[in-house]
Amino acid sequence: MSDNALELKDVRKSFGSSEIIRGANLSVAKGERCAVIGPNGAGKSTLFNLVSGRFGVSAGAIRLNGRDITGLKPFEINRLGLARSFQISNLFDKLSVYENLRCAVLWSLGYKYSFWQRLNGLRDVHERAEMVLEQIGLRRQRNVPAAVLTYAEQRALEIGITIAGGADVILLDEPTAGMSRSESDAAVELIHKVTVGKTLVMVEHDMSVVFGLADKIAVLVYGEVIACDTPANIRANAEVQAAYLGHDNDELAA
Ligand SMILES: Nc1ncnc2c1ncn2[C@@H]1O[C@H](COP(=O)(O)OP(=O)(O)OP(=O)(O)O)[C@@H](O)[C@H]1O
Repeated sequence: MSDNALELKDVRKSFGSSEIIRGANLSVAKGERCAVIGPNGAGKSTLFNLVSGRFGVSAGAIRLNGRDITGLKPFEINRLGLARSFQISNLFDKLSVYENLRCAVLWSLGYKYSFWQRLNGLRDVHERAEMVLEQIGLRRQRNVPAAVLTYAEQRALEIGITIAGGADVILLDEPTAGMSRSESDAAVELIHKVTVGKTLVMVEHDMSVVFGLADKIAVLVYGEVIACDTPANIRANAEVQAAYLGHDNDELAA
């Protein structure tokens, strides 16, 4: 059995004649928190779309917990234990916080539920939704429609929806985008808490979030992972510094 939760082997993705992911290799160990950083347009979101099955790879292989998931559909990958959040809100605005979580739990269980299991199953779904509600600190807003939450609360709910199905590999796409410093500090604390014992892979531009959360940082430049190392080694890496010149280098050097 592999000790890696996620492995990308020479993954490639072209859109028409443009090759966007150009032989990306990445290994994320079970229980590790890995941040994927890189200049705008480097292919970070595309990489997430490949891992979650939204896009098919043009070449290469992706393994989840040692199992080849290349070519599987998003819901099949989800049911093998990988859940992802999106940059764009995934909430049902008119449903309450609790109902959003309950839907996420139900969806993740999918076809596993037969008619005969249904009664017991619904109790499990309720308990799981309540547990996530507690974890994300929105118990007080339980019955409030998602649309009425503050922006930071909505992002917390999105994280709750992502973890609701109990996946052990979590992909978060820019979880603190658009937040104030204090909101993103709270989000870092929340993400840290809800990913204990899980594997986290996140795309993030805010370097204080990256350095506050990641055990390991992968640097994606023009569709290739040019470095993957501890935060301290990444900060000191001359190739990474050069790749960031003209981009976010001030933050990286901070
Ligand atoms: N479905 C698609 N069809 C064609 N080109 C695409 C598609 N998706 C992404 N691209 C192109 O792939 C390149 C990488 O985009 P991607 O969104 O993955 O980069 P990114 O590193 O996430 O950027 P950012 O940091 O700005 O979010 C861009 O040039 C984009 O236009």
